[in-house]
Amino acid sequence: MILGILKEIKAEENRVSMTPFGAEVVVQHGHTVLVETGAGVGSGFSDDAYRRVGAQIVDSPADIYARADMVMHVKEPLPPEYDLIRENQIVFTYLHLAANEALTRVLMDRRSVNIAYETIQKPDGSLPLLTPMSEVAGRMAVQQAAKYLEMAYGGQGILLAGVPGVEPATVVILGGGVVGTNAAKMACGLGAKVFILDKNLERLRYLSDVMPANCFLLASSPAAIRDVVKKADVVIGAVLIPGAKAPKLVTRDMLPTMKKGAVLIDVAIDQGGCFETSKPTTHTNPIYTVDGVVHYCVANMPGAVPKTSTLALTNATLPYALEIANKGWRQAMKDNPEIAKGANVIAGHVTHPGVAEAFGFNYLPVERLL
Ligand SMILES: NC(=O)C1=CN([C@@H]2O[C@H](COP(=O)(O)OP(=O)(O)OC[C@H]3O[C@@H](n4cnc5c(N)ncnc54)[C@H](O)[C@@H]3O)[C@@H](O)[C@H]2O)C=CC1
Ligand SMILES: CC(=O)C(=O)O
Ligand SMILES: [Mg+2]
Repeated sequence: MILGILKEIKAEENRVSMTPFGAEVVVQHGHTVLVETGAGVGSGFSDDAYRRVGAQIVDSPADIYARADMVMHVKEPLPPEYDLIRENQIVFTYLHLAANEALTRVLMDRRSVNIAYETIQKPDGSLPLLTPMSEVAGRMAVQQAAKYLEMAYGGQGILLAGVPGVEPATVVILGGGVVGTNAAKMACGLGAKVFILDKNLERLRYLSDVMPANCFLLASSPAAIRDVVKKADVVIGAVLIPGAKAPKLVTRDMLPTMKKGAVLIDVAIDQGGCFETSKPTTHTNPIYTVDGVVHYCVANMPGAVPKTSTLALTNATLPYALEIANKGWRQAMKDNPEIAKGANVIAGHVTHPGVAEAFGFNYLPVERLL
């Protein structure tokens, strides 16, 4: 198979979907790897590093789309690429379609085979291609919160960690999955008073065994959220219903009950966000303020630390990319139900229930296409 590694074109996105180490393995399996010139530079990989392992450097995205059986990205395809996507071409990347009806329609029209990293799922429910970026974003969320609590950014002017004699910040985390747990580890390590809310009681029981004593675990309900946000200095949105639009847990009417200069970090923004007042922002313009509450809603947080994120992402994606390349998408999905869960839009059909439900489209189980 011919694999195409595209250069990211989203604002301030410096990750790349395959390292030279990954490309080397794919080439060793007898595949051709095309890499768009400059694709790896932001992550510290020159064109020569890819050439040395047998990949070919290609000048334009149009050439890659024209030649590759499977194109790989980190972020979703953007408008300049839409017309380049070919029928039956495999598009393997983060798609977050439940938050993007326009892109869903484009991919249906192109009749391509669109496999989303974020919905590939193991039998235990975990999301192996989302996990590494959730680890990065969860940890980063606390760094960002600490920064935006500073007064110059509109924050309250408090130090997250406090100092001896002065209380630390109260950090509320909605969702105790990968993002939530990684954020909690960082915030607890800094000495903050941390509350994690999750609706999965088994998860809360597990977290109570492994988290330190400054982490408090609450069952998530509208009443619990309404109550806890009042005392929060930071709220981190980290909920997920895989493939579906995020539930709006913090509603607009709660903002006036919160502290002025509190900071909301909506990590779940890529699935539409879990605060009613969230709208996507970029690394250049990451924050805005509503009712005195600072909002940070960057949809590609790991893009800010590409040298860490690219390595973590390729570690996770490579075995799946290789299986798809070795077998073709149909056989790979027949053999490996984890990959079948990644099927979002195939040959014009919506094959993910969360995406179909988000926009009222017909849902066709992918098994019917295999
Ligand atoms: N903005 C960015 O750059 C990034 C965003 N993300 C996003 O972060 C979000 C979270 O991802 P993960 O932690 O990996 O997901 P996860 O599946 O590991 O955890 C989600 C948690 O939310 C809980 N949950 C669901 N509904 C809830 C509710 N109503 N109240 C409380 N908890 C609830 C679930 O029980 C689960 O424990 C996803 O939308 C993901 O796409 C991930 C990485 C980067
Ligand atoms: C998960 C995701 O959307 C990201 O890493 O940007
Ligand atoms: Mg994202």
